[in-house]
Amino acid sequence: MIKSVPARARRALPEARGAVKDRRLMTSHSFAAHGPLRGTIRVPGDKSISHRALMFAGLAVGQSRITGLLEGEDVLATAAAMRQLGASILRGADGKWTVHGAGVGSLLEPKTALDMGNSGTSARLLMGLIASHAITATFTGDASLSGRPMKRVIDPLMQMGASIEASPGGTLPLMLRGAQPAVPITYRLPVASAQVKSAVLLAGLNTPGITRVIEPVPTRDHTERMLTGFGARLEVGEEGGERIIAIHGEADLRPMDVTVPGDPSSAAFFMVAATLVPGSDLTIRNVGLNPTRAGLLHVLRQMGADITEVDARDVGGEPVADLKVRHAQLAGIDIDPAIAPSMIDEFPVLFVAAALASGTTRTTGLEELRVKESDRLAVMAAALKLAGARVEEHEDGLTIHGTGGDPLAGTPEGALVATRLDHRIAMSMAIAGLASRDGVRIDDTSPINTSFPTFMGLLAEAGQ
Ligand SMILES: O=C(O)C1=C[C@@H](OP(=O)(O)O)[C@@H](O)[C@H](O)C1
Ligand SMILES: C=C(OP(=O)(O)O)C(=O)O
Repeated sequence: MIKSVPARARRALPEARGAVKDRRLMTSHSFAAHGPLRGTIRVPGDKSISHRALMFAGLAVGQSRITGLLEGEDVLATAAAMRQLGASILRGADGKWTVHGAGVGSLLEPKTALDMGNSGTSARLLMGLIASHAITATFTGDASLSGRPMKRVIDPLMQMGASIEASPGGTLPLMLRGAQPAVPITYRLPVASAQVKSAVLLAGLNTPGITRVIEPVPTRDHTERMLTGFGARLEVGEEGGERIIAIHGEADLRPMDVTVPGDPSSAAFFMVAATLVPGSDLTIRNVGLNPTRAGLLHVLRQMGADITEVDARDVGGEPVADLKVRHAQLAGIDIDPAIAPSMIDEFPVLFVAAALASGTTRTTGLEELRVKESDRLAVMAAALKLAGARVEEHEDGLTIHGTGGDPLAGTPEGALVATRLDHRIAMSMAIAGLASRDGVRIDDTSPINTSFPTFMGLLAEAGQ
């Protein structure tokens, strides 16, 4: 895997390896049943769109403004990296962000390692961006990210000409030297991954000719939508049931103002909480409902949830609505694996919903969950069992026998749910706590800040 890596950059690597530390305060917290969730809340901006807004604005020459940016740790890691690459990024006192981009082809070589923290999206998309620039960058991350597979982006980026030296197993820390000019490729995605798709398309931005990605299974399409808005030439077609996305290289991006819709992956926790807790009637404002992200809404409705869309509208080129969620008794179902990419981050909280449903819920085709911030099949199976749920773990999914609406019972006194540096595990098990007899104690709430810093406040607000 090693191609000629400059000596200066090679020297940086062992040092970077030593820097993989987790400095968070670990704060345990107990979540217990409280009253119904009522009133109106607003979830923060979409994480996927926020990352892309900073990256694309950071490549556009001129001033872009971003409203509603998610100020979670993952997105802040992207902001810091884009600054290291030459973009000017400022947050105004009004909470709006102003970006002056460096220009496609003009990224600067970062002077220190790019610390991606816990964020797979930052790491994989930025690797793509840098792969077609004549600069070298070292990527580091926390213990969770340093265990996640990067070969899925290393392979296509090396085909395009980048040199990449990764840690054993194809993980971070890694060092990437971009190629300028890079070579355009046609790449069929071996896994359904918007991050891999986006990494190749972003590398294609500064590559002469046309770079194509073939997507057998559609994944979130924010990159395609937003790059078009920023002025890139991008064509999306279909052949034999596969999506083909073609990007014309050596693009000039023009600045634009972006309004980020609310994150459906964050709304998911409140959709499930209000469904599970009797007496709830909660409105979640401004939820992004891009069809490539709305799988959980369909699945919950199939299970019997009472969720209505109010005031459907368009925000920044994305469909958005307010969701009115009332308590309902759910029934277990077999979930079609074809819907998985459109709710890939929502499975942990769906498992909680299934644990309270009547009957059995079966999920399959979810191998990708094993390589997220944690192994979400194993970690959720263990966590739910600890909370008193009946769960069987399989290679590619979980089978969950629900309580029929009775609170989860059985958490041994003092038992701590291990969240494994995974924000979605922490928040899902917080929701399980609301539907439990004795409460659920999780070992660490700090990972929640990666994607949903206002989670605890909103939970308290909705429960009053
Ligand atoms: O492109 C993105 O913004 C994301 C894609 C998904 O990852 P994969 O591409 O690995 O499925 C998702 O899990 C992640 O939270 C965000
Ligand atoms: C998988 C996730 O994010 P990332 O891959 O960006 O770390 C997530 O937010 O659930």
